[in-house]
Amino acid sequence: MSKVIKGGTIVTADLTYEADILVEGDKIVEIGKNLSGDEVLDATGCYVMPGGIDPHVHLEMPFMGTHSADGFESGTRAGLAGGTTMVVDFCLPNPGQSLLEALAIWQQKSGLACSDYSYHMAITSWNEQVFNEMSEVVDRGINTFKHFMAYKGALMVDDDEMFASFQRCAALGAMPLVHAENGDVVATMQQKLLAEGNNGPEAHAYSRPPEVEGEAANRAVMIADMAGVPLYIVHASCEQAHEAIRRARQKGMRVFGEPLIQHLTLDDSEYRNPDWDHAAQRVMSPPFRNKQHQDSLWAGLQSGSLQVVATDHCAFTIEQKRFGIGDFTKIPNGTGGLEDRMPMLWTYGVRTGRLTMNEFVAVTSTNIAKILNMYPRKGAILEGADADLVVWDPNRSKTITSKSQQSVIEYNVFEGKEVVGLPRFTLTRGRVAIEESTIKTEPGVGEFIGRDAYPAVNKALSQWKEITAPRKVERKAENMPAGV
Ligand SMILES: NC(=O)NCCC(=O)O
Ligand SMILES: [Zn+2]
Repeated sequence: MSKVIKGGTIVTADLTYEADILVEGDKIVEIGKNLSGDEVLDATGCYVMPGGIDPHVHLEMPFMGTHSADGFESGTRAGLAGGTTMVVDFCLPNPGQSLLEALAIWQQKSGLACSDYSYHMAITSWNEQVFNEMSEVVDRGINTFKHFMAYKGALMVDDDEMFASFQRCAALGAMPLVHAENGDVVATMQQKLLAEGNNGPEAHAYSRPPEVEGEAANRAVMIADMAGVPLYIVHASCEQAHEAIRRARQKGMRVFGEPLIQHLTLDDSEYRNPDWDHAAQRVMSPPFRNKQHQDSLWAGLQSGSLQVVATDHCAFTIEQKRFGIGDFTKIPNGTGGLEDRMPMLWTYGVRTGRLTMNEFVAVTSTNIAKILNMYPRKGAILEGADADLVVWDPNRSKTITSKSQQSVIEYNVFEGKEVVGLPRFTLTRGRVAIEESTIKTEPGVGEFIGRDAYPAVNKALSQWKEITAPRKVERKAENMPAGV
């Protein structure tokens, strides 16, 4: 049974044009005028865009003595409701655990996914087994490895471990990701603040100022450069991290930066809210920043020095957040955002003139599909691509509220925000998953998307590193100091 999406304006990262799209099974098979199919989806007055890809989510993540509350079913349903047709989660081995054992656990967890998904693999410790298993992980379609420079005593890896892992990534044609915050400084700041009686959620932000992030971002850039590997910095939240990325790129380094929709639209005043729950619900790392930092992130998206907008969706219930009453370091870090990423970015980006529609598509879908080496299967409107599509109605509006959200938690960090621009239809590999406010998703239809190693950027970088590698100068005896 075929479907035709009719009467809309196609918007890709490069082009805006009028055409219909014919979908057969799970693929786009034709793009053109006056197409017909068994079923017609009316896109009149809408923009038809590649489905969103969120490259940074934590579904059912074991973290800080608990698990994030949304699993693959509610998490991917939330994504689809907001126009996101694929998520990339983090497979997270316990320090010392086999990567392959952790992968088997994640494969189980993702069984009820409503949309396609992929994984990054986290490197939470370093030993010979991890070194060896990284190659098998790459063979199984995971070409990205995440490193936490924060969370000392839990997930954090040290510089020597990171350098070893980055070198291994270079050899395997994979790319390292980093959570860039100086974990040693954060841990000391946390203890100091607690000792001074600063135990509320606002102290979370004081313990992780922008300098702590900027230093770590610069350090990661240097280590990636030494290892000869591209680098992706997740949740870049401030000018200091952006500056590190911008400067590296100006020097020709292959460094990518990802701000979150939360950091673009919510600021640090949230932590000074007199309501403890309100402030604690917004505790995430890095924390929200002030307006100057937000302006820097928007400028990065506009100028191309930042490439991707993600969510780091890692949702905890009110009860879980209250683990930290009396000690902010015990508040589970993370917020939701999957359902709201695209409507919020459209409202605060496209509708304000900060982003063009084509830039919106680039930063929500196409850029990350290219960076993660799954373009044009994902992130494109082309014949042969997966029919992951969103029919975007620029006039549909709603007020965000937890009462009608797909996430299982009881609050929403964007509560009360009015968004204009929402999906009319969301298609995941040809299936209509969302029709206006009606959810038609089916748990379990999502598939794992494997991603090959050696994307073009890795090939180019390893070629350059080979040409510029240190080479011994063979000197004749007559050119050596006498008597040596
Ligand atoms: N970001 C956050 O606070 N929680 C999720 C884990 C991480 O990415 O740091
Ligand atoms: Zn992180």
